[in-house]
Amino acid sequence: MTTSTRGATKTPAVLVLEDGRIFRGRAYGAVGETFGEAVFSTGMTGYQETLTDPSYHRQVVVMTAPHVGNTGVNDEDPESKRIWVSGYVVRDPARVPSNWRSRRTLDEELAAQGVVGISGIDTRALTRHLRERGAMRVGIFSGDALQDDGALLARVQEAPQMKGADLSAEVATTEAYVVPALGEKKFTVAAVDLGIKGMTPHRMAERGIEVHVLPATATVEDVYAVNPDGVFFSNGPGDPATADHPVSVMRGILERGTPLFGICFGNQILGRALGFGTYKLKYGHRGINQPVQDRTTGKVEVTAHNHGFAVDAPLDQVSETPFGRAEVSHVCLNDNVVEGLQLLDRPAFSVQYHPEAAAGPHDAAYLFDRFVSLMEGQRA
Ligand SMILES: NC(=O)CC[C@H](N)C(=O)O
Repeated sequence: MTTSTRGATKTPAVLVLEDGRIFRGRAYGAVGETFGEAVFSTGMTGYQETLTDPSYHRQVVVMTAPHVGNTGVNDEDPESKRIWVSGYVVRDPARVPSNWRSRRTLDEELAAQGVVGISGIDTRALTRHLRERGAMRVGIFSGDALQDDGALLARVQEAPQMKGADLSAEVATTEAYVVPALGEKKFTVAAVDLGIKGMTPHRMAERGIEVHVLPATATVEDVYAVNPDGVFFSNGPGDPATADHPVSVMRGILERGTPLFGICFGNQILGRALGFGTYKLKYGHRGINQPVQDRTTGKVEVTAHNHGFAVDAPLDQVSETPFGRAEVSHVCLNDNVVEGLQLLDRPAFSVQYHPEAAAGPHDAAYLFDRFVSLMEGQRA
């Protein structure tokens, strides 16, 4: 028996970081072994959305909130068809989950989906370690996978790095599909799926947009085959420096001047399409309480983030790009990281964070309205 409806098992587990730091706890979810990049999320709620966000593919997520699983698992909140995190780290799993929508416990769900986790470790110490040393590779081992620490460390050090990882094709749809507009259809959008979250097409559908979700391999011709009023590039896992195909597709769209909106990976791709570089942040931004300023209005919004890379663009000047003038439209108030880009001569913009707000505060929902305005402007 590897799971328990009463929270953690008694099965010993160990978490091994690539720099040799080790935490001992108990198995949570599946028993076995897993590898990934250790990152921390500061979200106090929304663990189902976090677990099922395809952008977390190949990452082991450490929850800074000490109690996880309190509301169990429901069938409404997942952002995709499966859990994508490669491992899960919690301090104190709920012993008695309780919510009217709950169908299962979180440890049952993790075990059913084969996701190896660990509980009962000092997640505050682990988070501080990652904040000081930076995100790094990690392994979690339990059951038959337990060996001596040196052997486990060697295996962690052989695991693939996140820098240089090209992962969109591993998570994106292989077949195009349509999310119909809710109510009267006003616009058609081609959405390039690099790891899209379910709430994103939903937020567009709510605004009368019929969304044609296209595989990551879509070409400029595939995009225009749906006769779009606008084009969207989604969030997604991996290193944006590897995303050469979407960057070239986006350039084709910018050349035609079709309204364009990007979220997260989509923002990094717009950055690259304009000629800016991208770089890996020391430990990234993950959680639902990140302050961002919209420099076009001066307003500050509290926002949902999940990114480990960022765009390297000058904050206080307008840049000349192959597609006209561009500027940094949004900035993170914690660390001045670029959180949004906008073109001044073409109808295109993007943000590094998550206006679809799943989970998270809805402060940034206006960005979907901005996209609608661009499409209206193009028609006028
Ligand atoms: N949520 C995302 O789209 C993440 C983008 C990219 N993989 C990063 O880590 O920065």
